[in-house]
Amino acid sequence: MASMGSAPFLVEANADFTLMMMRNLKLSSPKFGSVSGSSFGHSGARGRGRGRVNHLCSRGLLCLVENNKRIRASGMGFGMSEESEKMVQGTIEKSKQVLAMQKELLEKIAERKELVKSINSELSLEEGNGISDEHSNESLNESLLSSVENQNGGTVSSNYVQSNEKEIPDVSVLGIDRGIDKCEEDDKLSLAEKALATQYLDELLNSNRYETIAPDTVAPYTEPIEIPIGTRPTNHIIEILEGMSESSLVEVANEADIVESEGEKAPPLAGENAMNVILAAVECAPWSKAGGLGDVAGSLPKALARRGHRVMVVAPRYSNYAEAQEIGLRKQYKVDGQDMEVTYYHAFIDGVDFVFLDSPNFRNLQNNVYGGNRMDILKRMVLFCKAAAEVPWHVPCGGICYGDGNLAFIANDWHTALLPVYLKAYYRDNGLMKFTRSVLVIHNIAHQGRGPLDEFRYTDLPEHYIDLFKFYDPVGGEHLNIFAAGIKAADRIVTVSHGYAWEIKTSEGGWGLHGIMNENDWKLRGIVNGIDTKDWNPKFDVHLKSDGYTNYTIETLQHGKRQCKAALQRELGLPVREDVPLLGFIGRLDHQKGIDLIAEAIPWLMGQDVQLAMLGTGRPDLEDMVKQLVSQHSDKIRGCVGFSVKMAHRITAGADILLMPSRFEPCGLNQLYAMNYGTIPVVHAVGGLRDTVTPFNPFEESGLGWTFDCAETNKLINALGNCLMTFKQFKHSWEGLQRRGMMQDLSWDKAAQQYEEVLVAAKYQW
Ligand SMILES: Nc1ncnc2c1ncn2[C@@H]1O[C@H](COP(=O)(O)OP(=O)(O)O[C@H]2O[C@H](CO)[C@@H](O)[C@H](O)[C@H]2O)[C@@H](O)[C@H]1O
Repeated sequence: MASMGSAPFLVEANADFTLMMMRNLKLSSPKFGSVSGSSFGHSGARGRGRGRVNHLCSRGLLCLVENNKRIRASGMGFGMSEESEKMVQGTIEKSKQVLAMQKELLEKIAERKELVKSINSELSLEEGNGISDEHSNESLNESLLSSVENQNGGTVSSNYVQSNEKEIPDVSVLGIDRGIDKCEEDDKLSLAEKALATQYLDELLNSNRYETIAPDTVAPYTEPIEIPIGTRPTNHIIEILEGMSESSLVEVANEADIVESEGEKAPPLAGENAMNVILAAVECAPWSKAGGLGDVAGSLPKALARRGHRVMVVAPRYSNYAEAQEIGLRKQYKVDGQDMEVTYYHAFIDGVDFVFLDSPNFRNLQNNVYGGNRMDILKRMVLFCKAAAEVPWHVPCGGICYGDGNLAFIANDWHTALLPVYLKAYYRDNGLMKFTRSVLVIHNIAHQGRGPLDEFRYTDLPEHYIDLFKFYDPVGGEHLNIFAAGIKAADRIVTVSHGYAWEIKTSEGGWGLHGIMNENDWKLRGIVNGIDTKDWNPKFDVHLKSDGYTNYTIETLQHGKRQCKAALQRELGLPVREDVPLLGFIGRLDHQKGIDLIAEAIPWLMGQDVQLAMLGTGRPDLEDMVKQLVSQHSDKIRGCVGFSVKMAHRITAGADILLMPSRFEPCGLNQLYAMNYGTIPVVHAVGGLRDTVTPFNPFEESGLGWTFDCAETNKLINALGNCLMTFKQFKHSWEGLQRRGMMQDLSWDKAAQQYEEVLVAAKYQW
């Protein structure tokens, strides 16, 4: 470990001098204007360029001013010692190398852009000839699944391979005469076959969704510039080099976005607030997803990158991910006294570095991210957090590590709550990572990583840290609470709605941690989640391109939704009727989601002319309950017990109404997706549901859905009764509700700006 004494101070001053030299070289960036002049002040920087100059320095303005003082104080000024001159020369050489690399990178991107353009124009020519991309994908899709089907003696529902909507499959062929559709049938496939099919499908779908710029196809892997661990000055130089190339990096990010989302308005840039951000999560869609956390980890980082931050996601690698390339780096971390090796994979997608950590501990958990006993899970989380904390030192992204200055980690839920603790105990307490901050996001405070106190030894922390973890409550007695420790250690805390930020400070909503939340209220903020407006958009949705479904927009809503509804009814084997309200439920089968309230409302509901489609997996008793409901009311109810992203999208598009009677809901994403698809939510007004679903007001023709104020069956029935009446009798009001829902800006851009404010607040927190 390098000392933090006077030598580094000198080099730090040299780094600033290098910055000045670079300015003399009249660096210019087309995006941020030119940066010229030899002054240390701001006069040489114009317009947006000014923000970038500040950003070159790890702590922005503050640092620039501080370092000016230091240079004067150390007498460096314009006269340099021979040694200093050598160092500056060395730095300039390195910067030249980096610039050359960046140039090469940009050239390759330009080439790829040309390639994409020519492919697009070829495709549009082909479309003119009646051969669309969509169709070719579909037929590939079809033949792939047909082959899986054949290997299994036709056990896979034929409508999964159905692309011709005129061929309505026989219900018994679909296996839905029992009411339980193909999610269960899927289980009959062998694991290997499933993996093969999933891999092919993923590739197929991701080729539609992502412009992947894998590092080995863009720039050859280059040895990272050596960063002696813990030496701040070197990192400082790296930051300057990064700063020089940052405009190019932002351009790279924007290039990807341009290909992806033509016509979408870019959000304002972060300017001088631009930071290095690393989001660590144990789920990340589309590679791994058990619930909403996966969606957030897959999409919030892209929104931050669009604002000009350098953003990385670190997640475990549970299986082979086609997009990610191994980077040839291995590290070992101790878990329970054993050395565990971690291998690193990298992909650069939509302006974000995705770094996947591979270890035997993570493998084959693709569909069971939280699987195993408590000890298995704890050891996985310890390994993940230990390795994630050092990713900015070791993992070169585009050739250059993030470094630990101007850096903030975003940890998520209890699984990564050890990360803020490790940052403090391993590094900050030892004078390392002094400028690295952590933000902990609470997606669900009900899960806390509780265990007996003696499990503290697995965390590998100094003994006195046990106080952070030790927690007493009447339910658990004295125990180890990982979430509690993370909440105390993090520099800032975010939770996913304003309502939930309030609820977790109450004894009803804090699940025992309300006292700690109140004590840490000063650093808590509620930020409502956004949605990925490419994945969850009826205009682009890849799951609506076959089997009779169709993409639609607010302009084509009535026709498009009608078609999707008919396709869903057909797919599920329900009578195809436009006039019957089709209700949907999607979610983990858990006490939280209130599925039992729906079950209690079934006797009333079955007396109405309705259809109900349910999709969920979770507690075995609740899964059985769903199966039972389906078998009792097979003319009106269909259930899919399993996890199917495709089915989730199709229910969201095809249903008229989405039920979310959650007992508590930190934010909830399904109601946001529903509104974006013109599907009307009926929700318990709690947490994020209350924040996002304003109740329908028939007098003013305002509002977005129906809410009820207490998680009770009669309240649900009351709200749903009004909703059904409006659907049947007040078509104009119904269309108004749909249109208002679809017209909202539900994108991540607004939330990303608020996250940025939190990150900046953390940055200046000492
Ligand atoms: N069987 C199934 N098949 C396919 N897809 C399925 C599925 N069951 C659920 N999903 C999908 O998983 C996601 C669930 O999102 P929620 O916000 O409801 O999640 P969850 O309670 O897991 O997350 C927690 O974190 C999120 C993110 O912050 C908060 O919104 C939320 O309130 C909090 O409880 C949605 O994308 C949904 O479509």
